[in-house]
Amino acid sequence: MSTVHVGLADHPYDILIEAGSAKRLGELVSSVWSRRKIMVVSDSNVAPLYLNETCATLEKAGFTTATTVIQAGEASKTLTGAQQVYTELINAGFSRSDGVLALGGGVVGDLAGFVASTFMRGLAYIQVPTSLLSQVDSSVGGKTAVDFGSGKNLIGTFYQPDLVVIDPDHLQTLSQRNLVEGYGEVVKMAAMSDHPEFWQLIQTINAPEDLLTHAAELSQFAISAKAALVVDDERDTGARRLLNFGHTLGHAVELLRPDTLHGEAVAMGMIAITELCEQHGLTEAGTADAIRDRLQVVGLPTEFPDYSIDQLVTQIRMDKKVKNDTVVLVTLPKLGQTRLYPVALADLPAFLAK
Ligand SMILES: NC(=O)c1ccc[n+]([C@@H]2O[C@H](COP(=O)([O-])OP(=O)(O)OC[C@H]3O[C@@H](n4cnc5c(N)ncnc54)[C@H](O)[C@@H]3O)[C@@H](O)[C@H]2O)c1
Ligand SMILES: O=C(O)C(=O)C[C@@H](O)[C@H](O)[C@H](O)COP(=O)(O)O
Ligand SMILES: [Zn+2]
Repeated sequence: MSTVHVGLADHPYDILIEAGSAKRLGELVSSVWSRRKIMVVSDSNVAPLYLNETCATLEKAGFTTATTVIQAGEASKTLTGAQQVYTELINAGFSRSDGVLALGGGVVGDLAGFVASTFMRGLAYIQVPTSLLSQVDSSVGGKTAVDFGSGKNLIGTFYQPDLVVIDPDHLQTLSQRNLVEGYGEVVKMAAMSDHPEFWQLIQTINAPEDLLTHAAELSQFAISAKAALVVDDERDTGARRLLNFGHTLGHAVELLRPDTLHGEAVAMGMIAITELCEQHGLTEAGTADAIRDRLQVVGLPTEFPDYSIDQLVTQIRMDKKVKNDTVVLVTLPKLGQTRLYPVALADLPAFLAK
Protein backbone atom coordinates (compact mmCIF):
# COMPACT_ATOMS: atom_id res chain seq x y z
CA MET A 1 0.00 0.00 0.00
CA SER A 2 1.25 3.50 -0.73
CA THR A 3 0.15 6.41 1.40
CA VAL A 4 0.10 10.09 0.51
CA HIS A 5 -0.21 12.27 3.60
CA VAL A 6 -2.05 15.57 3.28
CA GLY A 7 -0.34 17.58 5.99
CA LEU A 8 -2.90 20.32 6.58
CA ALA A 9 -2.25 21.84 10.00
CA ASP A 10 -5.85 21.66 11.27
CA HIS A 11 -7.04 18.60 9.36
CA PRO A 12 -4.28 16.18 8.31
CA TYR A 13 -5.36 12.97 6.59
CA ASP A 14 -4.07 10.03 4.57
CA ILE A 15 -4.79 8.84 1.06
CA LEU A 16 -4.31 5.08 0.84
CA ILE A 17 -3.66 3.58 -2.59
CA GLU A 18 -3.78 -0.22 -2.97
CA ALA A 19 -5.38 -2.73 -5.29
CA GLY A 20 -7.84 -4.77 -3.23
CA SER A 21 -8.14 -2.18 -0.44
CA ALA A 22 -11.94 -1.94 -0.90
CA LYS A 23 -12.24 -5.51 0.37
CA ARG A 24 -10.88 -4.44 3.76
CA LEU A 25 -12.46 -1.01 3.83
CA GLY A 26 -14.05 -1.56 7.24
CA GLU A 27 -10.67 -2.22 8.83
CA LEU A 28 -9.17 0.87 7.11
CA VAL A 29 -12.09 3.08 8.19
CA SER A 30 -11.66 1.79 11.77
CA SER A 31 -8.24 3.46 11.82
CA VAL A 32 -9.95 6.89 11.81
CA TRP A 33 -13.54 6.29 13.00
CA SER A 34 -15.09 4.13 15.68
CA ARG A 35 -18.65 3.07 16.47
CA ARG A 36 -20.64 5.32 14.23
CA LYS A 37 -23.44 5.16 11.72
CA ILE A 38 -22.20 5.64 8.18
CA MET A 39 -24.32 6.95 5.30
CA VAL A 40 -22.85 5.41 2.16
CA VAL A 41 -23.69 7.71 -0.77
CA SER A 42 -23.38 6.15 -4.20
CA ASP A 43 -24.90 6.43 -7.67
CA SER A 44 -27.10 4.25 -9.85
CA ASN A 45 -24.15 2.78 -11.79
CA VAL A 46 -21.76 2.16 -8.90
CA ALA A 47 -24.28 0.95 -6.30
CA PRO A 48 -25.26 -2.30 -8.09
CA LEU A 49 -21.56 -3.14 -8.42
CA TYR A 50 -20.10 -2.20 -5.05
CA LEU A 51 -22.67 -1.03 -2.50
CA ASN A 52 -23.37 -4.43 -0.90
CA GLU A 53 -19.72 -5.36 -0.47
CA THR A 54 -18.95 -1.87 0.88
CA CYS A 55 -21.69 -2.05 3.52
CA ALA A 56 -20.68 -5.62 4.40
CA THR A 57 -17.04 -4.75 5.12
CA LEU A 58 -18.10 -1.68 7.15
CA GLU A 59 -20.60 -3.72 9.19
CA LYS A 60 -18.06 -6.47 9.77
CA ALA A 61 -15.86 -3.79 11.34
CA GLY A 62 -18.68 -2.81 13.70
CA PHE A 63 -20.27 0.13 11.86
CA THR A 64 -23.98 0.54 11.17
CA THR A 65 -24.74 1.53 7.58
CA ALA A 66 -27.48 3.35 5.72
CA THR A 67 -27.44 4.11 2.00
CA THR A 68 -28.47 6.80 -0.50
CA VAL A 69 -28.25 6.14 -4.24
CA ILE A 70 -28.42 9.16 -6.55
CA GLN A 71 -29.05 9.01 -10.28
CA ALA A 72 -25.64 8.74 -12.01
CA GLY A 73 -24.39 11.81 -13.85
CA GLU A 74 -23.53 15.48 -13.46
CA ALA A 75 -27.23 16.43 -13.45
CA SER A 76 -27.44 15.05 -9.89
CA LYS A 77 -24.72 17.40 -8.60
CA THR A 78 -27.34 19.96 -7.64
CA LEU A 79 -29.22 21.23 -4.61
CA THR A 80 -31.96 18.72 -5.54
CA GLY A 81 -29.40 15.91 -5.35
CA ALA A 82 -28.21 17.29 -2.00
CA GLN A 83 -31.80 17.39 -0.75
CA GLN A 84 -32.13 13.67 -1.45
CA VAL A 85 -29.11 12.92 0.73
CA TYR A 86 -30.20 15.34 3.52
CA THR A 87 -33.61 13.61 3.60
CA GLU A 88 -32.03 10.16 3.91
CA LEU A 89 -29.77 11.40 6.72
CA ILE A 90 -32.77 12.73 8.61
CA ASN A 91 -34.84 9.58 7.98
CA ALA A 92 -32.00 7.40 9.26
CA GLY A 93 -31.54 9.55 12.39
CA PHE A 94 -28.01 10.76 11.70
CA SER A 95 -26.31 13.06 14.21
CA ARG A 96 -23.01 14.88 14.39
CA SER A 97 -21.25 11.81 15.77
CA ASP A 98 -22.02 9.89 12.55
CA GLY A 99 -20.34 10.02 9.14
CA VAL A 100 -20.80 10.06 5.37
CA LEU A 101 -18.86 7.86 2.96
CA ALA A 102 -18.77 8.75 -0.74
CA LEU A 103 -18.59 5.64 -2.94
CA GLY A 104 -18.44 6.74 -6.57
CA GLY A 105 -16.93 9.17 -9.03
CA GLY A 106 -16.40 12.91 -8.74
CA VAL A 107 -20.13 13.65 -8.83
CA VAL A 108 -20.83 11.48 -5.77
CA GLY A 109 -17.68 12.77 -4.03
CA ASP A 110 -18.43 16.47 -4.58
CA LEU A 111 -22.11 16.05 -3.63
CA ALA A 112 -21.56 13.84 -0.58
CA GLY A 113 -18.78 16.13 0.62
CA PHE A 114 -21.05 19.15 0.20
CA VAL A 115 -23.83 17.46 2.18
CA ALA A 116 -21.39 16.30 4.86
CA SER A 117 -20.06 19.84 5.26
CA THR A 118 -23.50 21.43 5.59
CA PHE A 119 -25.71 18.86 7.35
CA MET A 120 -25.93 19.93 11.01
CA ARG A 121 -23.02 22.24 10.09
CA GLY A 122 -20.71 19.32 9.52
CA LEU A 123 -20.45 15.53 9.67
CA ALA A 124 -17.16 13.76 9.14
CA TYR A 125 -16.71 12.14 5.72
CA ILE A 126 -14.52 9.67 3.85
CA GLN A 127 -13.92 9.38 0.13
CA VAL A 128 -13.81 6.04 -1.69
CA PRO A 129 -13.35 7.21 -5.28
CA THR A 130 -14.26 4.67 -7.96
CA SER A 131 -13.59 6.52 -11.25
CA LEU A 132 -10.12 7.38 -12.55
CA LEU A 133 -10.95 11.09 -12.37
CA SER A 134 -11.94 10.86 -8.72
CA GLN A 135 -8.92 8.69 -7.85
CA VAL A 136 -6.40 11.08 -9.41
CA ASP A 137 -8.02 14.37 -8.48
CA SER A 138 -11.46 15.06 -7.05
CA SER A 139 -11.34 12.91 -3.89
CA VAL A 140 -8.41 14.94 -2.56
CA GLY A 141 -8.27 18.53 -1.39
CA GLY A 142 -11.71 19.10 0.06
CA LYS A 143 -13.39 21.13 -2.69
CA THR A 144 -17.05 20.15 -2.42
CA ALA A 145 -19.74 21.60 -4.66
CA VAL A 146 -23.01 21.50 -6.50
CA ASP A 147 -23.72 23.17 -9.84
CA PHE A 148 -26.34 25.92 -9.84
CA GLY A 149 -28.06 27.70 -12.71
CA SER A 150 -25.45 28.34 -15.34
CA GLY A 151 -22.55 28.05 -12.92
CA LYS A 152 -20.28 25.05 -12.54
CA ASN A 153 -19.48 24.21 -8.86
CA LEU A 154 -21.07 27.54 -7.97
CA ILE A 155 -22.21 26.56 -4.49
CA GLY A 156 -19.74 24.71 -2.34
CA THR A 157 -17.38 24.53 0.59
CA PHE A 158 -13.83 23.64 1.49
CA TYR A 159 -14.21 20.60 3.72
CA GLN A 160 -11.56 17.93 4.05
CA PRO A 161 -12.27 14.20 4.33
CA ASP A 162 -10.88 12.15 7.23
CA LEU A 163 -9.52 9.48 4.86
CA VAL A 164 -9.37 8.64 1.15
CA VAL A 165 -9.18 4.97 0.10
CA ILE A 166 -8.23 4.37 -3.54
CA ASP A 167 -8.66 0.86 -4.93
CA PRO A 168 -7.49 0.73 -8.58
CA ASP A 169 -9.45 -2.53 -8.94
CA HIS A 170 -12.63 -0.43 -8.96
CA LEU A 171 -11.57 0.86 -12.39
CA GLN A 172 -12.09 -2.59 -13.97
CA THR A 173 -15.80 -1.85 -14.37
CA LEU A 174 -15.46 1.75 -15.59
CA SER A 175 -16.48 2.43 -19.20
CA GLN A 176 -13.64 3.28 -21.57
CA ARG A 177 -15.00 6.79 -22.06
CA ASN A 178 -15.00 7.46 -18.32
CA LEU A 179 -11.57 5.90 -17.87
CA VAL A 180 -10.08 8.06 -20.60
CA GLU A 181 -11.86 11.16 -19.31
CA GLY A 182 -10.11 10.91 -15.95
CA TYR A 183 -6.78 10.87 -17.73
CA GLY A 184 -7.38 14.48 -18.85
CA GLU A 185 -6.73 15.59 -15.25
CA VAL A 186 -3.59 13.41 -15.07
CA VAL A 187 -2.12 14.99 -18.20
CA LYS A 188 -2.96 18.38 -16.64
CA MET A 189 -0.97 17.56 -13.51
CA ALA A 190 1.92 16.02 -15.47
CA ALA A 191 2.21 19.02 -17.82
CA MET A 192 2.37 21.34 -14.80
CA SER A 193 4.69 19.18 -12.71
CA ASP A 194 8.39 19.92 -12.38
CA HIS A 195 9.04 16.20 -11.73
CA PRO A 196 10.36 14.92 -15.10
CA GLU A 197 9.53 11.32 -14.05
CA PHE A 198 5.83 12.22 -14.11
CA TRP A 199 5.99 13.41 -17.73
CA GLN A 200 8.12 10.33 -18.56
CA LEU A 201 5.39 8.07 -17.15
CA ILE A 202 2.88 9.90 -19.36
CA GLN A 203 5.03 8.98 -22.40
CA THR A 204 4.44 5.28 -21.62
CA ILE A 205 0.65 5.65 -21.86
CA ASN A 206 -0.23 5.03 -25.48
CA ALA A 207 -3.69 3.43 -25.31
CA PRO A 208 -6.64 3.35 -22.88
CA GLU A 209 -5.62 -0.15 -21.63
CA ASP A 210 -2.32 1.33 -20.36
CA LEU A 211 -4.34 3.44 -17.93
CA LEU A 212 -5.49 0.33 -16.06
CA THR A 213 -1.97 -1.10 -15.90
CA HIS A 214 -0.54 2.14 -14.49
CA ALA A 215 -3.53 3.36 -12.46
CA ALA A 216 -1.86 3.17 -9.03
CA GLU A 217 1.26 5.02 -10.22
CA LEU A 218 -0.83 7.68 -11.97
CA SER A 219 -2.80 8.29 -8.77
CA GLN A 220 0.36 8.40 -6.70
CA PHE A 221 2.01 11.04 -8.93
CA ALA A 222 -1.11 13.15 -9.54
CA ILE A 223 -2.26 13.13 -5.93
CA SER A 224 1.16 13.84 -4.45
CA ALA A 225 1.44 16.89 -6.71
CA LYS A 226 -2.10 18.03 -5.88
CA ALA A 227 -1.66 17.48 -2.13
CA ALA A 228 1.40 19.75 -2.10
CA LEU A 229 -0.60 22.62 -3.63
CA VAL A 230 -3.55 22.01 -1.29
CA VAL A 231 -1.33 22.09 1.80
CA ASP A 232 0.23 25.32 0.52
CA ASP A 233 -3.11 27.02 -0.20
CA GLU A 234 -6.16 25.13 1.04
CA ARG A 235 -8.62 27.96 0.28
CA ASP A 236 -7.64 28.55 -3.36
CA THR A 237 -6.38 32.10 -3.02
CA GLY A 238 -2.82 31.45 -4.20
CA ALA A 239 -0.92 28.56 -5.78
CA ARG A 240 -3.85 26.11 -5.62
CA ARG A 241 -5.44 28.06 -8.47
CA LEU A 242 -2.85 26.45 -10.75
CA LEU A 243 -4.93 23.24 -10.50
CA ASN A 244 -7.44 25.11 -12.64
CA PHE A 245 -5.21 24.85 -15.74
CA GLY A 246 -7.58 24.21 -18.65
CA HIS A 247 -10.68 24.80 -16.49
CA THR A 248 -11.60 28.41 -17.32
CA LEU A 249 -12.37 27.41 -20.91
CA GLY A 250 -13.16 23.78 -19.96
CA HIS A 251 -15.97 24.74 -17.59
CA ALA A 252 -17.43 26.92 -20.37
CA VAL A 253 -17.58 23.84 -22.64
CA GLU A 254 -19.20 21.74 -19.90
CA LEU A 255 -21.93 24.31 -19.50
CA LEU A 256 -22.48 25.09 -23.17
CA ARG A 257 -22.33 21.43 -24.21
CA PRO A 258 -23.58 19.33 -21.27
CA ASP A 259 -22.88 15.99 -22.99
CA THR A 260 -19.16 16.74 -22.56
CA LEU A 261 -17.53 15.02 -19.58
CA HIS A 262 -15.42 17.08 -17.18
CA GLY A 263 -12.09 15.51 -18.14
CA GLU A 264 -12.89 15.88 -21.86
CA ALA A 265 -13.70 19.56 -21.35
CA VAL A 266 -10.45 20.06 -19.41
CA ALA A 267 -8.54 18.43 -22.30
CA MET A 268 -10.09 20.87 -24.80
CA GLY A 269 -9.60 23.79 -22.40
CA MET A 270 -5.89 23.04 -21.87
CA ILE A 271 -5.17 22.96 -25.59
CA ALA A 272 -7.20 26.10 -26.30
CA ILE A 273 -5.56 28.20 -23.56
CA THR A 274 -2.09 26.92 -24.41
CA GLU A 275 -2.52 27.70 -28.10
CA LEU A 276 -3.77 31.18 -27.23
CA CYS A 277 -0.81 31.71 -24.92
CA GLU A 278 1.61 30.55 -27.60
CA GLN A 279 0.09 33.15 -29.93
CA HIS A 280 0.47 35.82 -27.23
CA GLY A 281 4.11 34.85 -26.66
CA LEU A 282 3.37 33.63 -23.13
CA THR A 283 4.10 29.96 -23.79
CA GLU A 284 6.99 28.23 -25.56
CA ALA A 285 6.03 27.16 -29.09
CA GLY A 286 5.25 23.44 -29.35
CA THR A 287 3.82 23.10 -25.82
CA ALA A 288 0.22 22.69 -27.01
CA ASP A 289 1.34 20.06 -29.54
CA ALA A 290 3.17 18.08 -26.86
CA ILE A 291 0.11 18.05 -24.58
CA ARG A 292 -2.27 17.34 -27.51
CA ASP A 293 -0.21 14.31 -28.50
CA ARG A 294 -0.59 12.77 -25.01
CA LEU A 295 -4.34 13.43 -24.95
CA GLN A 296 -4.97 12.12 -28.45
CA VAL A 297 -3.20 8.78 -27.94
CA VAL A 298 -5.95 7.73 -25.55
CA GLY A 299 -8.72 9.31 -27.65
CA LEU A 300 -9.40 12.49 -25.66
CA PRO A 301 -10.93 15.35 -27.68
CA THR A 302 -8.69 18.39 -28.18
CA GLU A 303 -10.64 20.52 -30.67
CA PHE A 304 -12.29 23.48 -28.92
CA PRO A 305 -15.89 24.06 -30.09
CA ASP A 306 -16.61 27.14 -32.15
CA TYR A 307 -18.21 29.51 -29.60
CA SER A 308 -18.57 33.25 -30.00
CA ILE A 309 -16.38 35.49 -27.86
CA ASP A 310 -19.57 36.75 -26.16
CA GLN A 311 -20.60 33.21 -25.17
CA LEU A 312 -17.18 32.54 -23.67
CA VAL A 313 -16.94 35.84 -21.82
CA THR A 314 -20.41 35.28 -20.30
CA GLN A 315 -19.26 31.91 -18.94
CA ILE A 316 -15.86 33.15 -17.80
CA ARG A 317 -17.52 35.85 -15.69
CA MET A 318 -18.77 32.99 -13.46
CA ASP A 319 -15.25 31.63 -12.96
CA LYS A 320 -14.15 31.57 -9.31
CA LYS A 321 -10.82 33.05 -10.32
CA VAL A 322 -12.52 36.35 -11.19
CA LYS A 323 -11.84 39.10 -8.67
CA ASN A 324 -12.17 42.86 -9.14
CA ASP A 325 -13.25 42.41 -12.79
CA THR A 326 -10.08 40.48 -13.56
CA VAL A 327 -9.82 36.78 -14.34
CA VAL A 328 -6.66 34.97 -13.35
CA LEU A 329 -5.76 32.57 -16.15
CA VAL A 330 -3.46 29.59 -15.64
CA THR A 331 -0.70 29.37 -18.23
CA LEU A 332 2.35 27.20 -18.77
CA PRO A 333 5.40 29.21 -19.88
CA LYS A 334 6.67 25.73 -20.91
CA LEU A 335 6.07 22.14 -19.84
CA GLY A 336 6.82 21.81 -16.11
CA GLN A 337 6.37 25.53 -15.39
CA THR A 338 3.19 27.30 -14.33
CA ARG A 339 2.09 30.91 -14.09
CA LEU A 340 -1.00 32.78 -12.95
CA TYR A 341 -1.77 35.43 -15.58
CA PRO A 342 -4.41 38.07 -14.77
CA VAL A 343 -6.48 39.51 -17.62
CA ALA A 344 -9.01 42.30 -17.03
CA LEU A 345 -12.49 41.20 -18.16
CA ALA A 346 -12.55 44.30 -20.38
CA ASP A 347 -9.46 42.99 -22.20
CA LEU A 348 -10.68 39.40 -22.41
CA PRO A 349 -12.44 39.65 -25.80
CA ALA A 350 -9.23 40.89 -27.41
CA PHE A 351 -7.19 38.20 -25.61
CA LEU A 352 -9.54 35.42 -26.78
CA ALA A 353 -9.89 36.78 -30.32
CA LYS A 354 -6.31 35.79 -31.30
N1 LIG B 1 -13.58 18.40 -6.06
C1 LIG B 1 -12.61 18.44 -6.94
O1 LIG B 1 -11.47 18.79 -6.64
C2 LIG B 1 -12.88 17.99 -8.34
C3 LIG B 1 -11.80 17.74 -9.21
C4 LIG B 1 -12.08 17.30 -10.50
C5 LIG B 1 -13.39 17.07 -10.90
N2 LIG B 1 -14.40 17.31 -10.04
C6 LIG B 1 -15.79 17.03 -10.42
O2 LIG B 1 -15.90 15.63 -10.61
C7 LIG B 1 -16.96 15.36 -11.52
C8 LIG B 1 -16.50 14.39 -12.57
O3 LIG B 1 -16.11 13.18 -11.94
P1 LIG B 1 -16.25 11.80 -12.69
O4 LIG B 1 -15.64 11.91 -14.02
O5 LIG B 1 -15.79 10.74 -11.78
O6 LIG B 1 -17.81 11.74 -12.94
P2 LIG B 1 -18.96 10.77 -12.38
O7 LIG B 1 -18.97 10.76 -10.93
O8 LIG B 1 -20.18 11.18 -13.09
O9 LIG B 1 -18.48 9.34 -12.87
C9 LIG B 1 -18.41 9.07 -14.24
C10 LIG B 1 -19.32 7.87 -14.60
O10 LIG B 1 -18.67 6.69 -14.19
C11 LIG B 1 -19.54 5.90 -13.39
N3 LIG B 1 -18.68 5.15 -12.48
C12 LIG B 1 -17.91 5.65 -11.49
N4 LIG B 1 -17.16 4.67 -10.97
C13 LIG B 1 -17.48 3.54 -11.63
C14 LIG B 1 -17.00 2.19 -11.55
N5 LIG B 1 -16.02 1.83 -10.72
N6 LIG B 1 -17.56 1.28 -12.38
C15 LIG B 1 -18.54 1.64 -13.26
N7 LIG B 1 -18.99 2.90 -13.41
C16 LIG B 1 -18.45 3.83 -12.58
C17 LIG B 1 -20.48 6.88 -12.76
O11 LIG B 1 -21.68 6.27 -12.38
C18 LIG B 1 -20.67 7.88 -13.91
O12 LIG B 1 -21.62 7.39 -14.81
C19 LIG B 1 -17.37 16.70 -12.10
O13 LIG B 1 -18.56 17.12 -11.48
C20 LIG B 1 -16.23 17.61 -11.73
O14 LIG B 1 -16.62 18.96 -11.61
C21 LIG B 1 -14.17 17.76 -8.77
O1 LIG C 1 -8.83 21.01 -6.46
C1 LIG C 1 -8.73 22.05 -7.14
O2 LIG C 1 -8.42 23.13 -6.63
C2 LIG C 1 -9.03 22.03 -8.59
O3 LIG C 1 -9.11 23.09 -9.20
C3 LIG C 1 -9.19 20.71 -9.25
C4 LIG C 1 -10.07 20.76 -10.49
O4 LIG C 1 -9.67 19.65 -11.29
C5 LIG C 1 -11.54 20.59 -10.21
O5 LIG C 1 -12.25 20.42 -11.41
C6 LIG C 1 -12.21 21.61 -9.33
O6 LIG C 1 -13.47 21.14 -8.91
C7 LIG C 1 -12.46 22.93 -10.01
O7 LIG C 1 -12.86 23.83 -9.04
P1 LIG C 1 -13.46 25.27 -9.32
O8 LIG C 1 -13.01 26.04 -8.13
O9 LIG C 1 -12.89 25.78 -10.61
O10 LIG C 1 -14.93 25.09 -9.41
ZN1 LIG D 1 -11.10 19.39 -12.89
